[in-house]
Amino acid sequence: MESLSSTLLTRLSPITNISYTSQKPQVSSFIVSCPKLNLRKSHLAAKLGLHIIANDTRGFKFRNSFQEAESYVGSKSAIRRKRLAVFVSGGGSNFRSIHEATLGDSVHGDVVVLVTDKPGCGGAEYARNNGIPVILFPKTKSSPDGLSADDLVATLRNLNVDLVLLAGYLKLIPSELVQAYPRSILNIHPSLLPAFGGKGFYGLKVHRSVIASGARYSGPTVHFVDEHFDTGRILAQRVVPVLPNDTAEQLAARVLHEEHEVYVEVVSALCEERIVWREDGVPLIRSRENPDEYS
Ligand SMILES: Nc1nc2c(c(=O)[nH]1)N[C@@H](CN(C=O)c1ccc(C(=O)N[C@@H](CCC(=O)O)C(=O)O)cc1)CN2
Ligand SMILES: NCC(=O)N[C@@H]1O[C@H](COP(=O)([O-])[O-])[C@@H](O)[C@H]1O
Repeated sequence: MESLSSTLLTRLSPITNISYTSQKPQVSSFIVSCPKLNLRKSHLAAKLGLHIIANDTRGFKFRNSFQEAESYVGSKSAIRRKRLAVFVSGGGSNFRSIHEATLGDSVHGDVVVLVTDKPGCGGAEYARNNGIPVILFPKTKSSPDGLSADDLVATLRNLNVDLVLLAGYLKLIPSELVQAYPRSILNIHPSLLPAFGGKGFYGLKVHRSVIASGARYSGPTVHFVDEHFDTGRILAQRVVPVLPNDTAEQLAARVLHEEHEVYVEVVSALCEERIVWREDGVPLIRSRENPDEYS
């Protein structure tokens, strides 16, 4: 505890002074500078047993366990690896790039299950070839072996899934799942939301609409998932040009290249618990290299 607090004080001084109001070796918290954010300092400080002596205008971030706090200031090794469920309906190139990142060092998590509505799709085949269990969802007349929403939630819980990643999954995620995994389900969409999103906007249909609109820029959006198609909070975007003679396939390939990079970056941040929720509900990503920077 002592080494942690001295590390933190060294890091923070002279921005903010903190002191512990009681000796609680199992609970620790700390303050970091957080430019332009307006988080509820007093509420969180009280909850965590922290007393803020001198308030800084720049806000703060906290962790609610000693282990997590240590990992924040030091290495990510103290953060538990996250257990990921990936949902796909198609070729699964985003799934593949995320899976490969988990096998390397760039994502602090493991894909423990693949969920699909199309058991013959490329993503499901890749999962089977890599020893990842495949679950069919939803249950329909044509897929009677599929799980119901309640059974899906129970199965993901039994597998201790922490995070759900939609990667080209084309069915609506039911409210049972959205509510069971608050702030823990991500989707990647191939346009700059809120433009060209919603029901009917998927795959090449999105790119055709972008080209027909005359938009000069497009790019993928990673967003949290709520009960509706493509309306959840935006977490990250990348921009690519729409060229004068683009076909939908050419634009799709340019956007997909960015998807593979941005989705891995975002999943990496989520697994390392580097998402901060601004007071107005907008999620931000804290930079690993410079914890004072957010995007
Ligand atoms: N609750 C949510 N579920 C899903 C979301 C979401 O944001 N919230 N995102 C989608 C993915 N998506 C775009 O990102 C998307 C996928 C599919 C459709 C669509 O119109 N689908 C057709 C069926 C297509 C098919 O089965 O071949 C339809 O529902 O009629 C729109 C947006 C994943 N789920
Ligand atoms: N609205 C959802 C949607 O259109 N998703 C898109 O489907 C493709 C899946 O490719 P992948 O199977 O190769 O990852 C991706 O471009 C993804 O953004």
